[in-house]
Amino acid sequence: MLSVTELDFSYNNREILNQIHFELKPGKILAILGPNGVGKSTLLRCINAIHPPKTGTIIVDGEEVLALEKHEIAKRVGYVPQRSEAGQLTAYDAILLGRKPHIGWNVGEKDRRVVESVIKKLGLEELALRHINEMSGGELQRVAIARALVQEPKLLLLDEPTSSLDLKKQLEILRTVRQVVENNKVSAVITMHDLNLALRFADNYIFLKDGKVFAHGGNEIVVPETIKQVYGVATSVEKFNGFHVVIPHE
Ligand SMILES: Nc1ncnc2c1ncn2[C@@H]1O[C@H](COP(=O)(O)OP(=O)(O)OP(=O)(O)O)[C@@H](O)[C@H]1O
Repeated sequence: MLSVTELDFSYNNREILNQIHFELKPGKILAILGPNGVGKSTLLRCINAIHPPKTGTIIVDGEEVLALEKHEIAKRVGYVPQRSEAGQLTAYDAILLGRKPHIGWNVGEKDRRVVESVIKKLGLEELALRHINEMSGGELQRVAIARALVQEPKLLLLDEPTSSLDLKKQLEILRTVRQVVENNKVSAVITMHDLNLALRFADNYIFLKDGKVFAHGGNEIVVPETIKQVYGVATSVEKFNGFHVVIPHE
């Protein structure tokens, strides 16, 4: 579904990403982990060609993303940035805009059905007719995720999707993403700081360090040695109630 090979990216000659290489199967969630400023958000922006990489290939569902027109990318890739812009729109209209790559401006029955089903799934009914420029950070974050889901993409890119959410909504949003990923056999790449949320919801992990993939794999790579080398923090990783949890020693 997603394959990234030999991806290099620099901002004005400052190298950020160096030979990034990974694959992700349909129905799976990949968590991109690593310290502040390492290049996690930049990697997401490279994958959907907002920042075309200097070298490398990105294949989504058999197509080379860098060769596609913008609206063709939007049909395949749903991207939720860390901060989204809030205009004078209702949440309903903002979410409906996610259908634009499929329909132009002729909104049809199916589009409204998809929007209403996602609003229901994310529990946004009460927010639907409120203006997004009057919303809290967490409300806005949920609307932005809804907008990406109605795009019905093959690949979801979520940049710290739970950073403004309370504990309950963090779990709800990630559970919904999990459901969508499994039921629709799409893939999701999610940048995260919370290792415990990552361990609960992701299937695969990439730790970035100094612009490179330091470790890539399943649960077996989320271990104290890796965490120490990537974040400089001593931890234990224990199993509790069926989930692995990371406990810092400091
Ligand atoms: N538009 C830009 N122009 C120049 N440098 C940038 C730009 N955007 C980000 N950077 C720099 O590139 C590096 C990687 O940034 P990025 O936002 O990808 O990191 P991150 O791992 O997502 O960080 P965080 O965890 O803090 O969100 C940082 O040093 C950042 O200051």
